[in-house]
Amino acid sequence: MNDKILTISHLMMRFGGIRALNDVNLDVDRGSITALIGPNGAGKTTVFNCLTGFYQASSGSILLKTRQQTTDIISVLGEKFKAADCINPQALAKRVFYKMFGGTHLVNRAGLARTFQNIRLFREMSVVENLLVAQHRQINRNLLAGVFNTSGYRQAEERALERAFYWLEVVDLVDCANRLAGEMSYGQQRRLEIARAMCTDPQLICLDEPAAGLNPVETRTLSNIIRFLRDHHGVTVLLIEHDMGMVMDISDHIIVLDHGDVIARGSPHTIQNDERVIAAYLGANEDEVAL
Ligand SMILES: Nc1ncnc2c1ncn2[C@@H]1O[C@H](COP(=O)(O)OP(=O)(O)OP(=O)(O)O)[C@@H](O)[C@H]1O
Repeated sequence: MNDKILTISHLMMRFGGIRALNDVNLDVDRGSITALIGPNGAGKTTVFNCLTGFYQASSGSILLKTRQQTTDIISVLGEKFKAADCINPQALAKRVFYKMFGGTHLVNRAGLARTFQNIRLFREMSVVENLLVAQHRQINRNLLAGVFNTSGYRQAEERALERAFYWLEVVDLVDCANRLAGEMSYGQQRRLEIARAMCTDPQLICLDEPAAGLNPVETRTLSNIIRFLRDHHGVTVLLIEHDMGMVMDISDHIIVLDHGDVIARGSPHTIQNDERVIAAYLGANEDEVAL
C-alpha cells in the first residue's frame, strides 16, 4: 500500500532535559489497522499527544492526508514564530492566522479523532448526550433557527440522534442510552469513547490502550468493533496497546518505539521475530506482556 493517511517526519518532543521523542519517522497506510507498541515510557502516548494537539512538538512535521486535502498538523495547531518569518510575510501571516484561529478543533475537522488512556467522558451526562455533544460541529447552531425551531434545525438534530444511535448499536450500548456515562462499567465506558470519537466522522481514529482493564471477552468484542470500523467504514485505526495477543491478532502493520526512537516496523510476524524488539521488551517491566 502506498497511500499514506499519516506521515510523521523527524518528530522531536523534549520535556526539559528528557527527550520523549527523538527524530521519530513513521507513516500509516490508509485503511489499515496499525499498532504503535513499545515498553512503558517509550513515547507512544507522546506521539498521540503531538498528533492531536495536546502537546506542541519541539520540531518535525506531521501531515494528515484526508478529504482530498493535506493538513500540516503542527502548523494548524499554531506553531511558534521563527526568525525567518521577518523576511517571509506569507509565512508570518499564516502563523499569525493559526495562532489566532488554530487549535485541536482543526485537527478533528481534518478527520482525526482519538480516545484516551484514562477515559475522559462527561460522566454526569447520559450516554446519548455524550454522543450529541461530540457532534456540535454538525448540529445547526444558528440561534434564530433554534428559537424558531426551523425544519432545518429539527432535521440536523434528528440526523445527530440517528448517528448517535447508529454508533450505540455498533458498540452494543443502545440499552444504556439514557444511563449516566459515569455509572457504566469500565468496558462499556471504553466502547462509548469509541462511539463518541466515531460520531465526529473521522477518517483516522487513534485509540490509546483501548483494551486496558478489559476481560478477554470484552477484548474480543473490542477487536471486532475495531475491525468493523476498518471494514465497513474505511476508517484507518492507529492503536497503542499493551495486549500483545490483541495487537498480533488485529494489526496489519506494527511500529515499535523504544526510548523515543522507532526501532522496528513490519507485519506481526516480522515484529515477533525481530531481535531488537525482543531485547526492548526483555528489558521492560515484568508486567509487560511477552511477544
Ligand atoms: N507532560 C510531560 N512532562 C514531562 N515528561 C513527560 C510528559 N509526558 C511524557 N513525559 C515523558 O516522556 C516519556 C514518554 O512518555 P509516554 O507517556 O509517551 O510513554 P508511553 O510509551 O506512552 O508509556 P506507557 O506505555 O507507560 O503509557 C516518559 O519518559 C515520560 O516520563
